[in-house]
Amino acid sequence: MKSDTKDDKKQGGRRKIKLYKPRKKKSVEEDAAIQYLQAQYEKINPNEIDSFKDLPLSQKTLKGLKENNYVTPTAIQKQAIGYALQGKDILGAAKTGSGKTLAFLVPMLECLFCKKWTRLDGVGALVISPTRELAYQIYETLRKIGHYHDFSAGLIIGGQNLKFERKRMDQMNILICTPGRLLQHMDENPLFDCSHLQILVLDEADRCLDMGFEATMNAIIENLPSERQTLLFSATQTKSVKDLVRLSLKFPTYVAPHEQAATVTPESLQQSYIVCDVDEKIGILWSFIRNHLKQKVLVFMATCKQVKYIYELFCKLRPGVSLLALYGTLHQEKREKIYKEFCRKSNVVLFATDLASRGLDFPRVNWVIQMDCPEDVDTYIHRAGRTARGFFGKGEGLLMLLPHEEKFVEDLQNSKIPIQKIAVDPSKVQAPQRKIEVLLNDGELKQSAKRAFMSYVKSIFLMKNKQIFNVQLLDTDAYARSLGLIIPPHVKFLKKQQYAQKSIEQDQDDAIGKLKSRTESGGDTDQSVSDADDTPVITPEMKTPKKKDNFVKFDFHCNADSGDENFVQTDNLDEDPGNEPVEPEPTVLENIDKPLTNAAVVKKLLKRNIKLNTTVKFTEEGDAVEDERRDVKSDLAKQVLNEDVAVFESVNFKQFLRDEDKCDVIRFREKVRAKHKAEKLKLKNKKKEEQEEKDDFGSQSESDGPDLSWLPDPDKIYGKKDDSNSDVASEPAASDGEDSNSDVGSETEASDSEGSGDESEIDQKLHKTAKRKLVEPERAPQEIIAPRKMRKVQDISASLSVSEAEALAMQLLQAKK
Ligand SMILES: Nc1ncnc2c1ncn2[C@@H]1O[C@H](COP(=O)(O)OP(=O)(O)OP(=O)(O)O)[C@@H](O)[C@H]1O
Repeated sequence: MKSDTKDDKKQGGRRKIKLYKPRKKKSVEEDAAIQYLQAQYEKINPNEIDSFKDLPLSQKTLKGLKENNYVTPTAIQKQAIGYALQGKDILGAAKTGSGKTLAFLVPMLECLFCKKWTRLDGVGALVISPTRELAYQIYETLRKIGHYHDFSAGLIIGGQNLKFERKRMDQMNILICTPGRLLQHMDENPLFDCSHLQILVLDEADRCLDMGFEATMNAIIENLPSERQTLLFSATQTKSVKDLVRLSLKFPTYVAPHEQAATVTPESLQQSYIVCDVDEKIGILWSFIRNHLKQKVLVFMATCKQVKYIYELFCKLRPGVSLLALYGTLHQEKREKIYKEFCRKSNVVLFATDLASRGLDFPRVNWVIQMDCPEDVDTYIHRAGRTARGFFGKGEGLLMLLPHEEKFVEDLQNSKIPIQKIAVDPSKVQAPQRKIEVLLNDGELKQSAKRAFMSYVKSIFLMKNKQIFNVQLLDTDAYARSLGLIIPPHVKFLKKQQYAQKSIEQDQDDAIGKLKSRTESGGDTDQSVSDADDTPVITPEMKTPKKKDNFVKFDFHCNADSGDENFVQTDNLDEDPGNEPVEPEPTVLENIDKPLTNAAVVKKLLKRNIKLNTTVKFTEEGDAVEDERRDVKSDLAKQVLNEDVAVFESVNFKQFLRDEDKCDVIRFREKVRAKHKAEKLKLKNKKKEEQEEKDDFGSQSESDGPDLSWLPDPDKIYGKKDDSNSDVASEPAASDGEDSNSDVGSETEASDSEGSGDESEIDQKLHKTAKRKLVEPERAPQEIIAPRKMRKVQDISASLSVSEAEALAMQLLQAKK
């Protein structure tokens, strides 16, 4: 058998060489052997078969079987292989772990062998499995027993490299696939061709054909040639005529060696169940694991999120044994790794969803625990069948049921499943409740717990069998607490359901009450109905649509986690005495079928005189202060706020909002302006005070200083500056980075104020006025004095005493003469 997966490539060149080995020409002996084998097919008698050798199988297949220690065929193998070799369509049903995989793989190999199938002939056999893990397992078994054949085989499952698969599709003789990925290749891959398909196998056929895969399978079947052999296998086989018609089976042979058996589950499987409250489950599971540390345990739960949470939680609690978790939302590589790890290890606990319930052949599993009641009997059989497999396999199954789920046991017993009730020794149960609560201080774990809670409640809510799965009987608060959640998460849909239920009950009570009162008032009921046209007995509030109205009311109040409101509302309803019908408000009745629009909400608020977005300020004396800016309103808003409700009918809301936006801008500007005025005033006062202080100090210092009036006037040299600019120019920090437009702004602001020089300066500081351009200095005439020379003179004169300076000036004048 040539296989083609990434794993094989990694394993080196040996297989690679074999893959491209030129096909041997079929020898004459081989032809003769095929003819001989085919002649034997008609003579097969299942009762006379003790070993595989007794079946007319090719040497290559027999060698492959022997090498893997398959000597004696199981009951399903004895029967199914014979009929399949004869070319019949088969509906195979046998207990879990009874060897159905070989029952279809052996005839499949023989079929292609007898037809001298080569690589050039393309896809000759197709095996479809509902899960990737099962497909992988079938592929591995095929590789083992088909080792001596020259066929190529491919594993086509989701989560793998599509490109890699795509290129090799035309070289494959046998494909093991999951429905989704197969259809993807059929749709997208031009190299995929199954027009010569000889044999189609559906493992776990009932699952492949059920609702979940219906559309995909229909599309696949449409693409397959109708001339083919079809084999369907499952422990819980479909007998639905519709399914058989879909697959266009031709007079299928029903092979069910265990049909007359006393039980539908393996004899070596010991099954028991316990009844406990929902909040006891985790404690029981924990204690079970702690008491079975040297065993291989598989625990099934209803949802991925539960599996994830319990795995995370138990890992943190450290039970003293390896823990694993397998569920659908895991990455494919992780799924593969976990699957292999669980197969390999012997003391380990695997938490899993129903992903692992069908077909998977985990070796030596000691215990299968079903922590949540399975959806139906078939699911129970497949889950429990993960233990006690093969000829000598032994195992035990434990089912945990809630008190109201105990009815499920009747279904099991009616389906020939021997299960007995056992009780848990309370002294051995140690619920790590306190530890769990402490661990949930970790925000992530808490979120995980919440998700687990929600997913479980939802799963119960969505179950079809309402006799067993009744979400109303589920103590959600206790369940939340057992997960470590002190405050139970708010389950919206549950509250809605309760609300609706109450409402229906109340309506019925209303109707009965009214009917009674009318009957008691002496009139014939029919008469009163016909007489009182305007007050009919069946009033609008009694009609079922009221339920709808309740939902609307509920939705309206339960926005954005306003959980308390919901509870309050629902609780109030609960408190309504059932015997006293509560008259609904007329406004509620009016809106029975109307959606609650924004306009309607506003109308209601206006009617009740509730003003939105209003704040009232009070003075220290307690008088309300009117904010004048609030007067700036668009005409439309004024009309609306004057409670002219009628306006709402004709309001163009877009226009309304645009007008309001404009008014908002005006209001904002005024606010800013007022703030600036206040700050200016403050600065002005401060400046005045400083000036007064300076004046006193300045007069003193001036008299002490040297008289430098003889020096040249700098204004004459640098040019005269505008008064208003002079101060600002000396403050470069305030002017950095602004453009000339800001000047205009500041000037406008200055003109708004009282117009004094001080004020303009304050204004400039306040607005950090833009850099002012220095007035271009009037160029000093060269003949008078050069600026550099002038600076030198100033420097020298500053360092001299008055008499020295006079002397120097005289010298200079004389030199000039
Ligand atoms: N003839 C045989 N001799 C010995 N062991 C066998 C034989 N046939 C099958 N087995 C072993 O029995 C185990 C169960 O086989 P298999 O997985 O095919 O069961 P199954 O009927 O498909 O189970 P399920 O219904 O759960 O899918 C496997 O470990 C397989 O190797």
